[in-house]
Amino acid sequence: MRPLSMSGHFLLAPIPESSSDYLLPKDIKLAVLGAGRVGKSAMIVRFLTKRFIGDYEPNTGKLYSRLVYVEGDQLSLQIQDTPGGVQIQDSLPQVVDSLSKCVQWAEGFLLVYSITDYDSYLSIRPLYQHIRKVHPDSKAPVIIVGNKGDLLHARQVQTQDGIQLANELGSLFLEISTSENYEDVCDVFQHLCKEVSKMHGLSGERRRASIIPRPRSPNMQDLKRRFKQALSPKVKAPSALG
Ligand SMILES: Nc1nc2c(ncn2[C@@H]2O[C@H](COP(=O)(O)OP(=O)(O)OP(=O)(O)O)[C@@H](O)[C@H]2O)c(=O)[nH]1
Repeated sequence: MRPLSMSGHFLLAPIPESSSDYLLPKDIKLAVLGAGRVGKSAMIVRFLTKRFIGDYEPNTGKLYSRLVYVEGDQLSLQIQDTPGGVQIQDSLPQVVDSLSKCVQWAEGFLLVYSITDYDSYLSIRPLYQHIRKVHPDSKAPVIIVGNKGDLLHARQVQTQDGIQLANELGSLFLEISTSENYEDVCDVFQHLCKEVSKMHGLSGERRRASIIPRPRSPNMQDLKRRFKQALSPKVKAPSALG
C-alpha cells in the first residue's frame, strides 16, 4: 500500500494495479407501493437515515437516491415512493399510467400493507398482478411487507393471512414495525437489493468502469517484432522486414 494524498490528507489506500480496477457502483432501482397510509415513506426514511419520523405529509411520489453498502458492495440505490392514494382497481387512467411508468422503471418491489388496515392488505394482490403485467418477461423480485406490527391492539390482518398471500403469489413476506425495529426494515431493503443484484447477474462479477487502458498500437508492436527479427543473427535475408 502507498499513501494517497487527497485534499491535503494522507490516506492509506491501495492504488489499483491498472485503471480497469476502478469499479462502478451497481445501479439498483426499487419501488415501494401500497394503498393508504401504510408507512411507505416512514420505511424508506428509516432505512436511509435509521430514524423513525412519526409525521409525514401524504407523499406524491418522491424519489430517493443514495449510495449504500450491502455486504461490502457499493450500490447506487434509487427508491421511488408512490402515493398511497392509488388503488389500481378503480383509479383514473392517468393515475394508473403514472404508476405503470414507475413499475416499468423499477427492478424490485416492496408491496406494503398495514396490519391495522384490511383494505390495504386486499390491495396487495392487484398491485402484484399489475407488476407481473408490466414485466411479463422478468421475474422481478417482490417482497410483501405487513407494517405497523407494533399496533397489535388494532390488528385487522393476521400474520397467517400475509404468509398465505405471499405463498400464493410466490413472494417473500415479512411482518415488521418500522417504528420499533430498524433491523427488520434494513433486512427487507437489503434482501431486495441482493435479489435485484442477483437478477442482474452481477453478484459474482462486478461491472468495471469504462476507464480502460489505451491499447497499444498493434502496428507498432508488429513493427518492433519485425525489426527484432530482422536484426537477429538467425535472419539472414533483409527481406525479413517484409
Ligand atoms: N405505530 C406505527 N406507526 C407507523 C409505522 N410506520 C408508519 N407509521 C405511521 O403511519 C403514518 C403514515 O406513514 P407514512 O410513511 O406517511 O405512510 P405512506 O404509506 O407513505 O402514506 P402516503 O404518503 O399517503 O403514501 C405516519 O403517521 C407514520 O408515523 C409503524 O411501524 N408503527
